[in-house]
Amino acid sequence: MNADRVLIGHGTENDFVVLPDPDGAVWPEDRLDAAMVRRLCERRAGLGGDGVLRVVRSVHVSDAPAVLGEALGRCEWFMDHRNADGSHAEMCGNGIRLFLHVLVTEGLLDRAACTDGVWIGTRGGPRRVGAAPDGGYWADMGPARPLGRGEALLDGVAYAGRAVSMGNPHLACLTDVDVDTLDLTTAPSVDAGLFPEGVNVEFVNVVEPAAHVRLRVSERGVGETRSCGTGACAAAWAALEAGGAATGTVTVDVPGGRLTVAVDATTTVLTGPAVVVAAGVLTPEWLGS
Ligand SMILES: N[C@@H](CCC[C@H](N)C(=O)O)C(=O)O
Repeated sequence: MNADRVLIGHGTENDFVVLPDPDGAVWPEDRLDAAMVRRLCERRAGLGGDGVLRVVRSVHVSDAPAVLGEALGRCEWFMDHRNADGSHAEMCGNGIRLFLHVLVTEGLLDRAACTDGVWIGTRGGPRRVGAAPDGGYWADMGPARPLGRGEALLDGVAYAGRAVSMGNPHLACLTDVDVDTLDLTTAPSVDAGLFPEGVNVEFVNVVEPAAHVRLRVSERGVGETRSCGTGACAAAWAALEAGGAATGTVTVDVPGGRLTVAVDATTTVLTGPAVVVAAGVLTPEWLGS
């Protein structure tokens, strides 16, 4: 494999620079530092992306034993995710589907062997991800963990929200204001005391109670993105709660497409597409500049 091979891919237009690094030899942590992540994600002078996914075996990730604990042994692969600003995130719902798709397209896993799911390590813990019959992927994201109530302030308007952890923090704000009218070029303000590590904020319109929502999202470490898988899970959970239901299946429309979120008494399953757009190599010219 060419050492500096890269892929571009997306899940419902949440796009990523993907770095195949199975043996941890190409992108050691001092090479893939925050500045390199920002350069790769830069949309004009770099490749462009909402984040970076390094596809690496867990044994080559220094913090994998700490974040996976006894699950380390069943997670051969680790989704080393970075936001476009270089920060680490615990979890990424669109990214983890793309991660499995890349393992398949790179010949590292057989899709037919993935229908029952494969354990993937993440900084939010182990997650089971599998190939769906429609060509997409499902990810068992674990249960939504309510963190209380919060508020997002955008353009002088306060939006009440449900704070929810999907491994990473979210504030899902159900609103009657048409989300298409919102200006998300600036991140909404939130209560830093409630979210000491920052937060992803979803603005959510209910299309059909407890069954169908649409959302826009301002992501921690990125800004507005075309989709957020964990945000879709948080929004679905909040919409079910608002509809008086603890379980159900919610269709979530995002600017970049459609996701499905099934919530039961124990967990949350996210289903949607993943696409590899292109593959190539970083040039010595760019790497050396
Ligand atoms: N887009 C992702 C979430 C990526 C991480 C997020 N920005 C954070 O910092 O928590 C998704 O699909 O879940």
